[in-house]
Amino acid sequence: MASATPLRVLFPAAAAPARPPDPAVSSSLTTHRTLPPQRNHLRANLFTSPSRSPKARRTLTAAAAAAAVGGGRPTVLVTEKLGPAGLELLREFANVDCSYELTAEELRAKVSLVDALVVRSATRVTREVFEAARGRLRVVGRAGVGIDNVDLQAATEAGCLVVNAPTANTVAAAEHAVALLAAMARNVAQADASLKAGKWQRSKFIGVSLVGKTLAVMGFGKVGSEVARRAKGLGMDIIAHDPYAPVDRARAIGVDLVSFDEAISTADFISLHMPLTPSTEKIFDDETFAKMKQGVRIVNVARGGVVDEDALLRALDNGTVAQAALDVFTEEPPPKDSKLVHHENVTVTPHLGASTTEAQEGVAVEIAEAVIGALRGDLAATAVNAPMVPNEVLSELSPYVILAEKLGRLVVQVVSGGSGIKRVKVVYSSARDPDDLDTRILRAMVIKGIIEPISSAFINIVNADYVAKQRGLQITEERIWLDGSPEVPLDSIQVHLANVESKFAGALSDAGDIRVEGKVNDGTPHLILVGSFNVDVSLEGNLLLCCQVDQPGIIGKVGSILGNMNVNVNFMSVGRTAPGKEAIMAIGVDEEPEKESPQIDRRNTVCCGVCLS
Ligand SMILES: NC(=O)c1ccc[n+]([C@@H]2O[C@H](COP(=O)([O-])OP(=O)(O)OC[C@H]3O[C@@H](n4cnc5c(N)ncnc54)[C@H](O)[C@@H]3O)[C@@H](O)[C@H]2O)c1
Ligand SMILES: O=C(O)[C@H](O)COP(=O)(O)O
Repeated sequence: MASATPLRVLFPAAAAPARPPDPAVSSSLTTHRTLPPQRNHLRANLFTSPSRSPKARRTLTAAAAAAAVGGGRPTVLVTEKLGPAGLELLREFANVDCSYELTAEELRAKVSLVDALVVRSATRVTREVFEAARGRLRVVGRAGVGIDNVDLQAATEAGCLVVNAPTANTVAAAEHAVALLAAMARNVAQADASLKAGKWQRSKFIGVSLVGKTLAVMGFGKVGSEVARRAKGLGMDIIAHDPYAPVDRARAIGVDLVSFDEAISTADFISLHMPLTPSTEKIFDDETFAKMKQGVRIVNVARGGVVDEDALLRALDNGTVAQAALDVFTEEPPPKDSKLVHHENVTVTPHLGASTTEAQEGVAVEIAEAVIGALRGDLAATAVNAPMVPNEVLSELSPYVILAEKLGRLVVQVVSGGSGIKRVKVVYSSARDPDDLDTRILRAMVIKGIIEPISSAFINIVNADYVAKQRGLQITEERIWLDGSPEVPLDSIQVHLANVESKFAGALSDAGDIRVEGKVNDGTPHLILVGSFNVDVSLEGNLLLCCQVDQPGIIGKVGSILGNMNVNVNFMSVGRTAPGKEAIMAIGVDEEPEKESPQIDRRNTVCCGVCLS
């Protein structure tokens, strides 16, 4: 098994490395600026926040930015009330700016000064906010479940991690749904208001019973399933609709999963628990209300936007919907003169689903821990726009993560010609069952390794796939199943570039692709194949690749040329097709040779050298 060191991925400990200018993929790469052979550096950069503005990047590396705002500590902006325990945790780690009820303009002005932003449902974290952050904002923490107020696409493009607190308010939301269900059925709110207005209207507020009635739970996730459990205890029959919920989980608590139409047409009560997404927006419209049982009662503690509120009003007015209980609204707060809010058959609460002391404490701690973890560089388990990879998987993959980036960096440096890189194939050789090998991070790191040296983009695990797509890079992955120990996650990683020319003839495989392969030996990344040549050389530090015709004296010749340049060779590996035929040398060097130096013999004995980091 690989080392159990947790993989730190987000917050660079040091300033980001100087970027080369933005050459075309095909530009000459005879020698390449090397980066220090620092593993931590690579780890830190796995999740380094990108910036669209090179200037912002130069001036706002994490360490520099944190230092600029106070003693090297990051700064967290909290824009909505957060439980004290969570704030306390944040304050132990960061400077915390609690600024509530900011206008959009005020938020944009503040966001470029902070490393993390913590919000609830009222703060709209739009594309403009990410743009205004100019690359500094690394994490948005949503203290709650719904992330419909955060522009996830813009966050991803900006390489900003979004984390939420998905579990701590589940029970509170479920309890609120049940409270609204019962209150609606028994007219509690209306009767309360009437009595307080000096009236005694017992016959007006005759309710309906819950026992024996059918409740359709729309969205059988965390809250939906807890509502189902509780409603069962009230003697209701529960059906649920959720296209993605496992049937077994529903069955285990005695709930049948049914189609959308069956759910809405058979239920006496309907409780909404799906997220607001483009596909659920206004899913309850005139057409769906028309399919419901006459006199149905509806509870919504999910999101106002899943209901077409005008259509609901019409359905209430024409009696299709007898009553509704709403905690959430399309616009929050809803307009003061909202007909829906003032409808006599509607019970409303101002988005209180998560508002219990217990839930708010839990959510605050959950989000504080997620944000701190992300700022420290841990991949958050509650990441919304990045692969959620459990810590043990990350630990185990950590040396391969470094290998993947190194191979990406290496392969791009042997490209030449004007066509640019279009197709990348990553091949994983492993004895593991494919389902037990999560390669998303590895793919992201290959992309990072390929794109960063040839562009001004900063790639991290959040935006790797997005940036690759933007640049027209087609990434495919393949597995080679090996008969070995599944204890070791991977035997090797190959990176192939198709349809490109190489300035290093030795890097071309028989199929004409540029191909490199590496593996992890004793925790360090090693290059084991270049083109068709087997080599074995560490990928830590600088690497010089030379193509030659196998003949006596070459190794000594190269060694002495490097010696004359004061470049120390730390090891060397020669791969050849056959004695006296083509060969390559992979040479680990302590210093970076002068730019043109690897072109050491023009009579084609050593035809080309490529210096890599
Ligand atoms: N009112 C509040 O204060 C409050 C509190 C907590 C959660 N919420 C909201 O409740 C909703 C559910 O939260 P959760 O924690 O249970 O989330 P969840 O992700 O655990 O569950 C959502 C479920 O909806 C399902 N779903 C997705 N699309 C669907 C569709 N078209 N039809 C039916 N089901 C669909 C998903 O498969 C998932 O099982 C979210 O919108 C969340 O924002 C509101
Ligand atoms: O999605 C959620 O978690 C709830 O809607 C709670 O939102 P809030 O944090 O604004 O109360």
